[in-house]
Amino acid sequence: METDSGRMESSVWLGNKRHRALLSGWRFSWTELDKKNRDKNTISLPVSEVVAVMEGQVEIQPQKKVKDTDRDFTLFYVKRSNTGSGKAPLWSLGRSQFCCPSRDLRDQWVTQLRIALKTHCPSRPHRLLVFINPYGGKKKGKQIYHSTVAPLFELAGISSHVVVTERANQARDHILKKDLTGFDGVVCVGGDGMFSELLHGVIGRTQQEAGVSEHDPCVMLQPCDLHIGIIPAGSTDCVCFATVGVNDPVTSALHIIIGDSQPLDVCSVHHHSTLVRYSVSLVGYGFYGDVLAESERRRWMGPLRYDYSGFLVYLCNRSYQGIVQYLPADSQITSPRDNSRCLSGCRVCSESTERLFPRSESSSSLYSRQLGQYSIESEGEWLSVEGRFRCVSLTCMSSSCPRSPKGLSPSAHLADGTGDLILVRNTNPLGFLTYLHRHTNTQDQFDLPFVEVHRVKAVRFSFPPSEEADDEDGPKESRNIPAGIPGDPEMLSDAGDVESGRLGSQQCLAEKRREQGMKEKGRKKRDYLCGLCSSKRSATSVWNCDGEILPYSEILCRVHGQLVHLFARGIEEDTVSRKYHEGSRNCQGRCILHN
Ligand SMILES: CCCCCCCCCCCCC/C=C/[C@@H](O)[C@H](COP(=O)(O)O)NC(=O)CCCCCCCCCCCCCCC
Ligand SMILES: Nc1ncnc2c1ncn2[C@@H]1O[C@H](COP(=O)(O)OP(=O)(O)O)[C@@H](O)[C@H]1O
Ligand SMILES: [Ca+2]
Repeated sequence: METDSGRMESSVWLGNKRHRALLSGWRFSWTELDKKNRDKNTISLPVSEVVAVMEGQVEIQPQKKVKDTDRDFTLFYVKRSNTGSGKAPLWSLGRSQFCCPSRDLRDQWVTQLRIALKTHCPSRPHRLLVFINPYGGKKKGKQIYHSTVAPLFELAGISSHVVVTERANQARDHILKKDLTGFDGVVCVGGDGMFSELLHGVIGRTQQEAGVSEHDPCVMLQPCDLHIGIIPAGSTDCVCFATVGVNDPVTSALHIIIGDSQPLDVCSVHHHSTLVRYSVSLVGYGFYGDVLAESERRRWMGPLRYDYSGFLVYLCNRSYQGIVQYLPADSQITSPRDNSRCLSGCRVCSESTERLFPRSESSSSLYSRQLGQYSIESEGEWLSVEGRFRCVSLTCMSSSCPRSPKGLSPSAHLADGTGDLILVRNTNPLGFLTYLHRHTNTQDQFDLPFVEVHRVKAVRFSFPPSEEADDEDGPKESRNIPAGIPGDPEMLSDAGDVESGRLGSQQCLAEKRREQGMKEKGRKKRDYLCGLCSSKRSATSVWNCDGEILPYSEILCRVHGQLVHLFARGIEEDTVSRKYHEGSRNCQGRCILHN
């Protein structure tokens, strides 16, 4: 046995096999002795991924059992498992039971490992405020928390105050108004809507305390210290999926426990000088707005409501007139079409931190920005695009979700201070279907003639001053009547009046009746589809802001770099299977974690 500050080494037993255990700085490893190829039998993990060190033989699954033996200690840690090609690994709770030659040595191991945890993991949460939405997703929030997450928090020594919500916005209001002293973070068990409540609470509270007005689109918002954790139990789970790579409650609970920290860009949406909402994933007009409006009254369907509504809205075949102005980000740094991916430890995001929060910036210059001397107008030249759009989407991150594993903008970054603006101009139904379908495969959804994408810092949306000249559209109220169901000749032929003056009177009458019959049928189908869509016969769509319908159409969006922090670390590459074959020297302890 050997110990000095931060280093300890001794022989231990795992089952009936003798091992050499070594704690050296921020790594803990154990190697099976009496084996020829020792490298291949070393398990090594960073102390930061140790969940707990317990005296005795401890099990927590299927239920907690403690056998208080003198010479044993049990180590719980993060264990990765491969989920298939290209996907981020799932995390689960690894468990190894060590038997030491003496009680004294066992006590020393437990003490040294706990000291290492304190030294190397200073930002782990001790106390959390947890909000459960009992009605989110498949309504399993309470069950997921109590059976899966709470035992892990307890094992890690985290105490939590749990609030099961009884109404929408309860979590947001709690964070805005109640005493949060002693909490190291807030956690939601639910979907993107629940996350959005926490986001609004945390940002609002931070600005209140800093005396910053959220309504001013030019203000530098105060970055938020209180971390947000997401236990996925919703319908889309986009924020969780895009920041962790999987939507799995255990993986997310472990990220929270080890105190991971992922900065996140946030977009503020304003109408004139009023803050409307914040968004991290989708601010979308046209298709995504219509899908949301349509899906709201089908909440009873659960997560499937989006697919069903998506199908109906697709059939409605709508496009909308608008002017989109945007402030481009520096195209020298990155581009939405550079084929890069924002992964854990992303260099672009780390380098952005310095750009977003320059150390030289004194508090007085921040103050002058708050006084309004800072202007988005002075950040560069605004560009403008006008036309009819199937959809206009702005996303601060990739917005990947189980429905679309690469997301709305696969190369977007979580924390680079920019968003991606995607403009899908009006096109035929097949073209739009191709665009949508490419969200689900490896083909580039931006490589289509009617799609453009820009990396931006701000976006403005408005309507053209006069739309009279737009003949194709007809009067405002009757616009956006669906042109037809693709492949349905009746609907497609119904678009214009048939010229019948050239026909004989008999023929003409029969033809007219047939026409009228067809028109009637077409109208019925059309009315049925229009009736299904809530923004019935409207010339305008609505904005979908992370799953909430905005009450305004003309908006200004501004991206605030790294405004909040999540208990996450970005998407990890699936290195498990690859590194397994490279042996343990390169594997950093992640490849051969077996109990
Ligand atoms: C043909 C297949 C098309 C698949 C297209 C997938 C595009 C997916 C992009 C997803 C962006 C997600 C952005 C996140 C939004 C969430 O904040 C937000 C709230 O989530 P919550 O209820 O969990 O709280 N979610 C949403 O607003 C839902 C938007 C989802 C739209 C999905 C639309 C599915 C469309 C299916 C179209 C089918 C057309 C078929 C025609 C034959
Ligand atoms: N107790 C509750 N009753 C009704 N609505 C709630 C409650 N708690 C939260 N909500 C609201 O429900 C909406 C949807 O919740 P979310 O957890 O995102 O599920 P989903 O992903 O299925 O939409 C959120 O906008 C949230 O504000
Ligand atoms: Ca971004």
